Amino acid sequence: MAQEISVDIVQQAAGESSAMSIATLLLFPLMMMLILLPLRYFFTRARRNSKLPPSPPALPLIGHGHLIGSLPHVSLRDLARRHGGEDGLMLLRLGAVPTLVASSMRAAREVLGTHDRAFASRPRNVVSDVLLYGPSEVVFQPYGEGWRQARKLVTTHLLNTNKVISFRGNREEELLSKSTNDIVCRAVAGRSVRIEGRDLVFRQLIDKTFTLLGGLNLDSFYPGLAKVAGGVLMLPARRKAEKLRAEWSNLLDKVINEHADEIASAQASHDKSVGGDKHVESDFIHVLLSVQEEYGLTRENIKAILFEMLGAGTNSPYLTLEFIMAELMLHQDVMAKLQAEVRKSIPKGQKVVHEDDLTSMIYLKAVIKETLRLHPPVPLLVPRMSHEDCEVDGYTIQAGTTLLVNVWAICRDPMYWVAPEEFMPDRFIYNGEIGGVDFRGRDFQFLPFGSGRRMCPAMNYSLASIEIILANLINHFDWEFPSGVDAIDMTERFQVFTCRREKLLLLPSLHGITHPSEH
Ligand code: HEM
Repeated sequence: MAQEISVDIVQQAAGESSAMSIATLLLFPLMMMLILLPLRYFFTRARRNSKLPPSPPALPLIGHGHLIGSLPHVSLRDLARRHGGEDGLMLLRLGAVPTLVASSMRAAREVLGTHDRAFASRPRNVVSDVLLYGPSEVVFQPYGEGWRQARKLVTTHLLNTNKVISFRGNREEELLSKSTNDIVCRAVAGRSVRIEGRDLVFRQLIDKTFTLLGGLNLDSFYPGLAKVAGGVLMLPARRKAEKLRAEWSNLLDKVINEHADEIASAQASHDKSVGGDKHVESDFIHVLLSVQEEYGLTRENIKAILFEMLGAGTNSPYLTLEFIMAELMLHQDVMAKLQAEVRKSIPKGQKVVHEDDLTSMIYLKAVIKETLRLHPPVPLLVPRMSHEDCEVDGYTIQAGTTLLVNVWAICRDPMYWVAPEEFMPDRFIYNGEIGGVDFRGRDFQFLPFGSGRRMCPAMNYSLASIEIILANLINHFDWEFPSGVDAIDMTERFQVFTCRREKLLLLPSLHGITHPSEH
């Protein structure tokens, strides 16, 4: 990581004009001061205040950055075991940024329960500021009125329970095409996402966005240095983000304009249903346009929110489904039990599993729960930031500290789980019902959706999508490895989300139809 950070700085600097190199040279002493001052502050404070959480030994300038490998949740779990306190808290310095790591149920309860308000902000960086116009959406916005309004908007108009039910038609219709991407796109932007191959363009833009957001940027580690000379060192990252934002903007403008035209022509023909809840084709963009005045939304605010719903919305459910299928292939006994449950739960002759059929699929829910325990797609949650000083479990945590909660480590901790590395969906079944530890934010040993004020607002929405897609994949098809493949590599890759390093390739055959080679 140390190497990667320095390479990144060098690459960014090298990408700039020679004028920038001279500026960099002239500003070098100032930069050093900016780096050293926070360090001095950090160390004097540490000496003065014996109540800081424990830390491993640090290096000058990079702090503990060199101790974090390509899978940060794994490195942080190992570091916490060796250097963290018994309470599960550890303080690191990543570059110049103090970072509190919570790796136990008790620590998670402290920071996300007791001190949820103090840690309700998010650290900022140039890339997300540029891409998300401010930021002016939900995930990256600092704690405050702007965030509150944006969150209210998406929870009231896209992700609440009634909406989850009303988008059910979309889910059932889309589920046998390209699944999660289409389900979210369809709920957000209606059928217009399909025109002119836009769904593919959306998918490519989402991939590019996560590559950029997941990159190592100078300002995430040296915020002071990144501000020097008007942020000249951040210019390359800023330009990349602006280019990508222009691509998004181009596409989103077209889609928004089409929706605005639909509303205008519906109004002209006195069809009040477009943009209202009753119209079958009403989607989130119609709704956003109809509440634009009420929430004081600019065109940029609308684009930032759409961008986020399409980006955040497609990745986690899709990654979860991929991990579920991988675990099922590795555990054929679980696959067989799930197939039996799904196939017996739908009326004879019915081809597609409908949402009503899901109620009795207890084992299906347990399989999803167990996969989220072993493979939480956001293993360290989205980083939080304290916006005021606070006392956590007797330690003093200063305002501006980044918080990482290692839910991946907590979900595999033998203190809270029997045989934690085993894939055992039955651990969540009690007397034939789904039960036990839950992931709704109150059981701090199981937080794939986070907890507290900044908890994922799309939990019900995501579960509804995952359940219906999984049930249909299992009902319709029998699954096999492609010829020559007899194992699955479960190695992970981290890039904002945890995903599988290797794409999962499986062969589906229609259930009930014998393969020609078997005749
Ligand atoms: C399996 C699916 C998903 C998982 C596991 C997941 C997980 C998470 C996690 C861990 C957080 C951070 C919580 C925290 O800081 O405490 C989060 C935040 C968020 N998620 Fe999800 N998510 C999923 C699906 C979705 C979908 C489908 C959407 C949108 C359509 C979405 C929208 C958001 C938003 C807007 C936030 C930011 C909330 C805030 O900062 O106030 N998520 N999610």
